Amino acid sequence: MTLRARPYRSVLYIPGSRDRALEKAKELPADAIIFDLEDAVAVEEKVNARALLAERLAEGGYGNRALIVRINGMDTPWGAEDLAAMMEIGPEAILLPKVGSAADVAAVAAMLDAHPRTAGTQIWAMMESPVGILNAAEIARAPRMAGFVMGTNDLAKDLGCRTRGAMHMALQHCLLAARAAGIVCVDGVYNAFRDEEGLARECAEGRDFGFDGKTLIHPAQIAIANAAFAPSEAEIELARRQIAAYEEAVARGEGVAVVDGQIVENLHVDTARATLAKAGAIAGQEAA
Ligand SMILES: CC(C)(COP(=O)(O)OP(=O)(O)OC[C@H]1O[C@@H](n2cnc3c(N)ncnc32)[C@H](O)[C@@H]1OP(=O)(O)O)[C@@H](O)C(=O)NCCC(=O)NCCSC(=O)C[C@H](O)C(=O)O
Ligand SMILES: [Mg+2]
Repeated sequence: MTLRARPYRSVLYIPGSRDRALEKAKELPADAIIFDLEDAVAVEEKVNARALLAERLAEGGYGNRALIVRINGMDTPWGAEDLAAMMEIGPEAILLPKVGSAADVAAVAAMLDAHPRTAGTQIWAMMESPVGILNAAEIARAPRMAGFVMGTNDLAKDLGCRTRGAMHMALQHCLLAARAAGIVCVDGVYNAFRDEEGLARECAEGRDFGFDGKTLIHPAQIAIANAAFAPSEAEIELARRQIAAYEEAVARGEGVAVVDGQIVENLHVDTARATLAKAGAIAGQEAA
C-alpha cells in the first residue's frame, strides 16, 4: 500500500463558467478541486469559461488543496487552446477527458515538457471509455500520469448499462492498473446530489473497493465523502495497537503478533502505517 502525501477523499468538480461557484470553492473543505472546462460548460460558454478560469487561477486563494483542470478533448475545437491557456498558469495537474491510449497522454506530456511553466504539471486521465479501460495499464504508466478519475456517466452511456454493478469490473480493472503504477484513483460521481443516503452507500462501496476518494458535483456531498474515505477513530486506534504489538514481537525475536484474536505480520503493519499516514495527511490538510 502506498503512503500518499495528501488526501483525495473529496474531489469537487466546479464548472469553469460559474464565477460564484469558483469563489465559493475557496471556503469549501474539499481535498481537491477539478475546475471543469469540458462537460459542465455549454458550447457557447467554452471560450469565456477558459478566460474566466485562467483569471481566477492566476488570482489564487484555493489554499493547499490539489488543483486540477479538466480541459476539453484534444480532438475538439477547444482542447488545444484550453491547454495553451492553462500552460501559461502552470497548474498542478491537467485532467484529460476520454483518454483512449498512452499515446493520447504522451502527446500532451510532450507539450508540457516544452513549456517553461509546466515542468511540474502532472497529467490525470478520465477513465470513461471502453477502449480507455481496456488500455488502463498502459495509460497508468504513461509520462507524467499521476491519477485516474472514473467517468461513470460516460462509461454507462458507452456500455449501454443501467446499473453501477454492471461497471464493477471496469472500476476494479482501473484500480488494479492504478495501484500497479502507484498513482491515485478516484471514483465516479453520484448524480443524485440531494440523496445523502445513496451517496454514503456509494462512497462506502468505493472505499471498500480501494479508491482514494470520490468525485463530487455539489458542496453538500463533501462532508459525506470526507467521512467515508477517512480512517475512523477505531481504525486509527487499532493501527497503533498493531504496530506496538508487532514491534514488541520483533523485540522478542518473533515475526508475528496477535491483536484482538487476529495475526499481525509485517504486511499488516504496512497497512497500519498507511492508515496512520493517511490520518496525518488529513489532519495536515484540515489544519492548513
Ligand atoms: C448540480 C448543480 C447544477 C446544482 O447547482 P445549484 O442549483 O446552484 O445548487 P445550489 O443552489 O444547491 O448551490 C448552493 C451553493 O453551492 C454553490 N455550488 C453549487 N455547485 C457547486 C460546485 N460544484 N462547486 C462549488 N460551488 C457550488 C452554488 O453556487 C451555491 O452557492 P451560493 O450562491 O453561495 O449559495 C451544480 O452543483 C453544478 O453545476 N455542479 C457541477 C456539475 C459538474 O461539474 N458536472 C461535470 C462533472 S461530472 C462529469 O462530467 C462526470 C464524468 O465526466 C462522467 O462521465 O461521469
Ligand atoms: Mg465524462
